[in-house]
Amino acid sequence: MTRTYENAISALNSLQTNYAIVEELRKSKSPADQNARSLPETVEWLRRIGHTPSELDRINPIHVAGTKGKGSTSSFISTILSQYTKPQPDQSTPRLHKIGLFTSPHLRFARERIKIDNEPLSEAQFTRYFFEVWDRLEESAKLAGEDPTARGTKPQYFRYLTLMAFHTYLSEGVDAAVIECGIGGEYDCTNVVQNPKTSVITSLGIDHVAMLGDTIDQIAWHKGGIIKPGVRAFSAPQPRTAVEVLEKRAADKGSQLDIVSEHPDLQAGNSQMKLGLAGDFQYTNASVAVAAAAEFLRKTGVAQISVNVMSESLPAEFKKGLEETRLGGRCETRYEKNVSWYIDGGHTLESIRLAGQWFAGRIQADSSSSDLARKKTRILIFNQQTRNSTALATALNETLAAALGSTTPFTHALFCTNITYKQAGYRPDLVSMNTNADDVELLRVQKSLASAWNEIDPSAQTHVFGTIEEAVDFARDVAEQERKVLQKDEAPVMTFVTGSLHLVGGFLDVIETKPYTESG
Ligand SMILES: Nc1ncnc2c1ncn2[C@@H]1O[C@H](COP(=O)(O)OP(=O)(O)OP(=O)(O)O)[C@@H](O)[C@H]1O
Repeated sequence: MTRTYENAISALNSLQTNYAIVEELRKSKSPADQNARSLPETVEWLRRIGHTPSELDRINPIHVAGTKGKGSTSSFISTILSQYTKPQPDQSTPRLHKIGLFTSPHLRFARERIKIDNEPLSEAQFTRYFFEVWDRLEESAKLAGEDPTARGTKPQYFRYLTLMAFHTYLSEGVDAAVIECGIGGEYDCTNVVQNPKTSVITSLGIDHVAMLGDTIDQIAWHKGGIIKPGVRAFSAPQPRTAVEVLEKRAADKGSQLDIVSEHPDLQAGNSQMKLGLAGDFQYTNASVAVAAAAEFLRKTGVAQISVNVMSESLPAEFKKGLEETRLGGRCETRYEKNVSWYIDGGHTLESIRLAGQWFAGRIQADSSSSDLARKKTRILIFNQQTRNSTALATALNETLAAALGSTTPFTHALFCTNITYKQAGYRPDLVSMNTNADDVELLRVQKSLASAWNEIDPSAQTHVFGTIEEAVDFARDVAEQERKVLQKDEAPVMTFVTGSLHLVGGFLDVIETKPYTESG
């Protein structure tokens, strides 16, 4: 196989578990069996690529679990820490060298998952480390007398990327690595990390119930599994039962757990600071990030951060880091001639409500009271392929109705699959094999969403599309027509894109690859 980025992505995609296998596993094996095998298997994969769990101490991990806010909190921590990689006048202070940030899922490119100093690996770096891991696995299979190309001689997709991130960070001399869990914590393959500098639990909610259970205390138990003996842990505020479980998990390991309330400089709605990530909930994530980054810097001796950092004015580096943090697809706004796009990948009940509140706030901020009263053209682009999509769409409408006093916030509700393009299909980095192909082909989810939306808001026009590109084209056409009949200074048509990070990733790819051009 030629060593190109394209070939790395296609080899990586071959490690996705396809939908039929996922379904079979769900029926035949209990999650308990899979859970018990997860960490010993990961340690074995690590050995096969030439590393050991204790070697991971070198990258000084900060381990992050949670249901919501992992990616944002991790990005805040990483950007705060990167302030300490820059040369300082006082050379006596030890500085950090390189900051790793491992997150999932990606939006447009798989290489976004493995960042160094907040930049995705370049295609060349990704290709190099991808094939180094690949070759080591094949060598080791040969040594074990196995067929190196057989299925089972490579780990599945997420575990492969986790191993690759560890290998990359060790090879690159990363000395602070923020590692986000995939699912859960206790049995997540990232939990081969033995001695993190700190463990972080972001906001908990109900998600991944097949693996983690369907109550908040079961979920808290899994996430609390990243707390390590004697290592101080920080958690966002949680429901009482979840706090009890987390406190017990910490006590069992002899570790201190701090529940972090909002820092005085970071009070939602009342803060002088504009965070790099929009949405009131980001103040919660930012406060947890401050506590964790401070612990890391104290523990590694990189900087003398006050033990009272959570009640004192924030250090300048922290402020700068919080302001400079960037992460696409989370309450993000993009503008083009006729449309302003409001983009959020929320896909649980809690996060779709928060995303709805954010969008309602944007409507209120960007509209006059007469705009609010009359029915302005506003468009929703929505999909959620695997979870309870109707419940999410309903929660979104309820949230907007409560915030705006109108149950008809959109004139058009567009439901599309996560397939990127009409002709080219998925962008290769966005191929998904673990969705039901029949559902996608027959647009089952989208049709059912459209009929649910017809009940929720009979005044909206609903439309179903096979691809994201078609939904974007339609929204642009509606907006262009709208602008032709309105005065020039009329605000662009507000379009809200939400329900799934996969949808949002594909959407960003479409608007970047096919920027708006005025028709005829
Ligand atoms: N503290 C929070 N509370 C509730 N929802 C949040 C919070 N932080 C982020 N979200 C929502 O979750 C979405 C994903 O954010 P983020 O990537 O930070 O979380 P995550 O835990 O990494 O999510 P996932 O595992 O689903 O990728 C955001 O777009 C937002 O809608």
